[in-house]
Amino acid sequence: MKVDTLITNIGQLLTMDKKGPVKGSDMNDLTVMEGAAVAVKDGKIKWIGSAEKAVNIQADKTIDADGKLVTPGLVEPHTHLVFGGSREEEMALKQQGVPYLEILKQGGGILSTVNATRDASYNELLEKALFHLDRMAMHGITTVEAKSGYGLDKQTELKQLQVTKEANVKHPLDIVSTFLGAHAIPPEHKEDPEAFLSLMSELFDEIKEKNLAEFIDIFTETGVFSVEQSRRYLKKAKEKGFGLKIHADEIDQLGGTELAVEVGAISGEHLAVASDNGIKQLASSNTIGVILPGTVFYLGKDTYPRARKMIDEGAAITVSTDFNPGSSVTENLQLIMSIAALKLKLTPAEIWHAVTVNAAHAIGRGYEAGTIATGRRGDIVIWDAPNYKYIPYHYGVNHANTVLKNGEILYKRGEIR
Ligand SMILES: N=CN[C@@H](CCC(=O)O)C(=O)O
Ligand SMILES: [Zn+2]
Repeated sequence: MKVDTLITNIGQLLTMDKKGPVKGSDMNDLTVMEGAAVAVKDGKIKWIGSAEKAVNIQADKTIDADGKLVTPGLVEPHTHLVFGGSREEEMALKQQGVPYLEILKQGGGILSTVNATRDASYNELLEKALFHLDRMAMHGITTVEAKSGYGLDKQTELKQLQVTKEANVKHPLDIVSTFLGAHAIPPEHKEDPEAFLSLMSELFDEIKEKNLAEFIDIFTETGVFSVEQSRRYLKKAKEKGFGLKIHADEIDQLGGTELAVEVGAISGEHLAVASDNGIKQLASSNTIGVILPGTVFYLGKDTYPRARKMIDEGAAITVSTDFNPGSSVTENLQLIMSIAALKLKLTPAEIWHAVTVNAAHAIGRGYEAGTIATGRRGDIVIWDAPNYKYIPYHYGVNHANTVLKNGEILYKRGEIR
């Protein structure tokens, strides 16, 4: 057999090759291949087997993994990638204990990034997004979801979505786009959230036509959108053929988790204060819980999402950075894997399912990304780690040694191109 790239002498290989999304106790059932090799041809996985058998394969390029851990590229299922400015000034307010929703109510938080995003040029936003994508790639992410939601007017929301589309063409990472026009109520519509939601839903047809987003998301929260408003808005989106996502039960327990299940959302996201009933419903549904523990950490709170209970009751969950300029400012999903271990009490096997196959399913890429299997994308990471337990254990640093996207080396420790 002749291939483009052969990775051999792999210490541990996680293929994550399971019919997903992987639910409940199956998330703890991990297949680990020792002494393996993987071959890639034309950007796709061509062969997986033992390093001994790989000696018969002719490859243009052979990479010796030197006994290291090899996994699928990480899939990041929830980011707010495209935005203007930054919000380091808010850190002092957070230290003084001013709540996140209070900062928003006073016109700061999301709304301060809205001003910066409206002011930023298309090219400024694009350059900034490409910069953050580079950082994600360095940290082993090969597929990423990106939400709009810092425009809150037609023109700026479309600008953000166009930037996302162009970033997807310009950058090697695959980007899955979500329209989050219903992220906050802008000051000009403060008195009439219904009219604002109508305005945002007027964009659905254009977004569909121009292929600017696959999913519609809404922030269901006190002082933002109610469960009833969210239900109506999401139903409209579903009628137009979009997949649904919800920022649900992040701060106040409004029943957003139950709503995600009711409307058949692909994912309910945050779920930090989901009720017992919400967790039960999630577990018996096809909706995936996208859990964002970095947000709880970064907002200085003590109560983490009950991800342990979600898995124990049978749900499929993922974990994500929630990369954004306000509530979780990091592109490092490995750090979140450590927080998932320490604060959510997930096992290493559950965490690896969360950041690969399940994350891919949560963004509609379950049959392309998040798995090393023949025919899938050659998205592979070689880690400076002897085994899969090591990544959550050694926290706060980048363990990626080599990141391959569609079989091409995208990042190599010590050399970035
Ligand atoms: N909670 C709503 N949206 C984002 C935060 C956005 C921001 O603070 O800029 C989140 O997922 O955490
Ligand atoms: Zn978010």
